[in-house]
Amino acid sequence: MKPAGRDTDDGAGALRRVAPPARRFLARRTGVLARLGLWSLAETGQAFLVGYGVAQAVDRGFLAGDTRRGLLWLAVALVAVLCGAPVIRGVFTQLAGLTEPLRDGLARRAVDRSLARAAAGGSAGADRAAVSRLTNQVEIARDSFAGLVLTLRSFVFTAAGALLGLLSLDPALLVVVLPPLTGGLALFLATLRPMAAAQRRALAADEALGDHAGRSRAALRDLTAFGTGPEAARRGAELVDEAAAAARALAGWAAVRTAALGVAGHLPVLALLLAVPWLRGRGVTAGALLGAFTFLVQSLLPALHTLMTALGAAGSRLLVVLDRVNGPEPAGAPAPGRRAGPKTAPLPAPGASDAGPAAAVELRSVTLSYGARAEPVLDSLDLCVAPGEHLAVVGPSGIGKSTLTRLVAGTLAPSAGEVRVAGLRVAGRTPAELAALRVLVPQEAYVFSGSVVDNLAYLRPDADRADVDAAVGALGLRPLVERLGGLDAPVRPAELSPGERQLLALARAHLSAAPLLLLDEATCHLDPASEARAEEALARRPGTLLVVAHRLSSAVRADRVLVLDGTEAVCGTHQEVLDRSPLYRDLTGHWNGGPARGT
Ligand SMILES: Nc1ncnc2c1ncn2[C@@H]1O[C@H](COP(=O)(O)OP(=O)(O)OP(=O)(O)O)[C@@H](O)[C@H]1O
Repeated sequence: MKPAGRDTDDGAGALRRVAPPARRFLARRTGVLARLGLWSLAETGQAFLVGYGVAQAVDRGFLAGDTRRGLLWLAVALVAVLCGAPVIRGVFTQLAGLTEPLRDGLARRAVDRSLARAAAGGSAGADRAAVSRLTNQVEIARDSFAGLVLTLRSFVFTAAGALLGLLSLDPALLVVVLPPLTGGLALFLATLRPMAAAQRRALAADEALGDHAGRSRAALRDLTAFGTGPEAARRGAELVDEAAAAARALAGWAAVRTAALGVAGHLPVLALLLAVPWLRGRGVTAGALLGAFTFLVQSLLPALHTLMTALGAAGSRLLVVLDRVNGPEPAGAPAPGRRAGPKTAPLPAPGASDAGPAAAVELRSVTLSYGARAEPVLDSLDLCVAPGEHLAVVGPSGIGKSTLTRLVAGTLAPSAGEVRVAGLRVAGRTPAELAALRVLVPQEAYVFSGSVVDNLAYLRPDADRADVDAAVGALGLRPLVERLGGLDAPVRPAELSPGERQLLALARAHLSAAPLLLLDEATCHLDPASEARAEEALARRPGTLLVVAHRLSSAVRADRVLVLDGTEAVCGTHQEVLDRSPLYRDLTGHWNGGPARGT
């Protein structure tokens, strides 16, 4: 899977986007922040007293032979530790004043966006899944934010107390402790950006996989009708691979971050141990050394460890989720207020990077085998269909006619060669992009429970009544629509004949805005007169028509005929292929129920 551009940028881009709303959010809550700061100040005092109390207990008490004073200082340190519980309680009370408004705001925005998408024409099922994913991500954002505020604040105030304590004991202690501490921290900070990018990629891969599974479930009937189940499975497997690769990349950065954590968390203690002789030489007392170790082991390093863990995991997660929930609509999403069809996307502009010659359909040396060792169904096939042309594809059963339509429709990828529609490569296009390029009508027409107009306007939801009415008239559908009770009457697919279902599907294709129609024996249940009327109406429609023909009349009506004959193919007007293709002569003879003849 190729993630969208927005999903591939690094954490700096997300940080830039998230920073302004974050600043506004915090600026509106200065009161809560001030109260949180006051409670946190108590942590500074607590951190200071724990190490300082131990140092004084040793130097002024036990080593000076004054056990009572030593115990008194130890009691001071103990009280400082015990004070931690009410302090944390006060901090949590204030924390709710930050996290709950954040959760409410994000949830509101997530639901607004999903509603806007639904109003813009997305399918209800997909939107329910999107709301569920987004609200789940909002909960992640709230928990991550709470953890981050808690640990960031704790680190800043505890570190201030511990560093103040080290300074008060002896400034030389800072000289030993600060370099490994800041070095480890810097190393850790350097991993944050790639970590955020990996997190973003993992989330995008997860969503793409979820979307694909949801879409495939919804389109199960189409997949079965077109035989594109294996294609969908292959795409699913690609997405699973991408999700696995993204998770591996994320795990790789988590390992680097853990290594940085080890350096920052353990090197200061080691440096202090190694520097003991130098410090003793400078007159640092045993009590000061013990106090320094207490500051490191009891306060500074646990706070640093928690901060790094929280920043590394919750921080990058928060950044990514905030950016996704809060940022603009991802590329490709319908703009609010614009009604988009269920599977359509804007046609890429001609002249885009992969635009080629403007043939309606172009096959360049296309080969298709259904298996690695299978004989190719199509072998190095070249074909060029001009815009507005009407092409009939004929050939014996099992020769590859449906395969050809699926290749052109982009639901099947060629083993070799290239397929272009309207000058654009079809390979790698999303279903929405393909839907904007072509409509494929299979033999088994897809009609769903809904109103007649829902069925007809399915591929062009913005069609007005006049458009729908024109399609109904062109396809000779009026008697059927009247029998059903009008355009707003409900359709019960099981109560329609196969021919009636085909007429509805053909009228739907007529109404669509796609420039190419592919009919794969889509008129096989119609009588010859209805078939002629339908094909002529579809040929008159602006755009190109490619029909897999099953009657001679259908081939004769076309501008050109493509005869598939094993790995051979002959293309020309009806008369030309009659002259050049023995197979076509046989087929027309068979269709006519007698010897072949020209028209
Ligand atoms: N998904 C698939 N996996 C393996 N083989 C397939 C698959 N789909 C089609 N084939 C084989 O490819 C060949 C061409 O099939 P295709 O359906 O394209 O022929 P066709 O000309 O449309 O036939 P018909 O006129 O009977 O519909 C056939 O031998 C068919 O069995």
